Amino acid sequence: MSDSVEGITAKSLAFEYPGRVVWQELSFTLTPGSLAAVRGESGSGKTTLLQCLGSLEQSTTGGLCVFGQDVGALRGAALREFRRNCVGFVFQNAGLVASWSVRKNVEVGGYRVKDDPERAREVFEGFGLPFDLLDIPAHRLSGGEQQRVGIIRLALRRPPLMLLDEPTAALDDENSQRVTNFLRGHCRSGGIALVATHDARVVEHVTDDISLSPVHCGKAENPQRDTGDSQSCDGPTESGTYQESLMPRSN
Ligand SMILES: Nc1ncnc2c1ncn2[C@@H]1O[C@H](COP(=O)(O)OP(=O)(O)OP(=O)(O)O)[C@@H](O)[C@H]1O
Repeated sequence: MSDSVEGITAKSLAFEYPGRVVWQELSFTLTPGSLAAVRGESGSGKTTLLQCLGSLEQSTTGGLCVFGQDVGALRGAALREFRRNCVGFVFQNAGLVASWSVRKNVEVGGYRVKDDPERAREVFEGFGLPFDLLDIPAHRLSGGEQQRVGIIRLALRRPPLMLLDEPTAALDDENSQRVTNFLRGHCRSGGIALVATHDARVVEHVTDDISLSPVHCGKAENPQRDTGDSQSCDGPTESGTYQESLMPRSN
């Protein structure tokens, strides 16, 4: 199986809202193990790029291949399966529903705490939060605690592709370190993580850098990994078609 089937290939991607080009000519390749920073000034389209990678938005033109799947072409059951098994988000400001309990928030997406409460306890404690927070409403948590619950939700599911939008913005050094340790561990075990961030505490650990330029024209910078010879989702692979070699990993 080639790297491009196991990883991510973006070729000449562009995204525009009516009358507004967010980025264009954006190309990059990420292989399993990549921990990538997505950087650019406010409004340069970092969140939009994460949303495209996670199939919540669709690029206007170009090719985006994630784990051998043409993300823009996914529909129906295949799209639901991609979202359920392949990808997970930490949204800006944690993305919790304030009136829901912490438990209900972490169970969004199908994970059930009661299926393995010991593991859930370990994950909570690993991010410095007591397990008995589970049954209190999210709005009673501090901003940093909410941010960690958003990351715990991702850690409990462990999707192979993790997309995080400013995940350490509200965190002190100790908790920021917990998050980077978690992401590095995920990538060491073959996962991929993209983090929209300018936080130097995270950036010092990344393996790849995707820069979105201030003139709304994207340029990927990952010289160590973008070999330029990866295949697009349209082309055949060594083992046949991309459709024959779909990767969804069961973590
Ligand atoms: N639904 C929409 N319709 C039109 N324009 C939009 C829409 N959503 C976002 N935009 C615009 O797209 C651009 C990129 O937004 P995006 O949130 O991806 O940027 P960002 O780099 O993540 O910004 P920030 O760092 O401030 O979070 C912004 O100019 C934004 O105003």
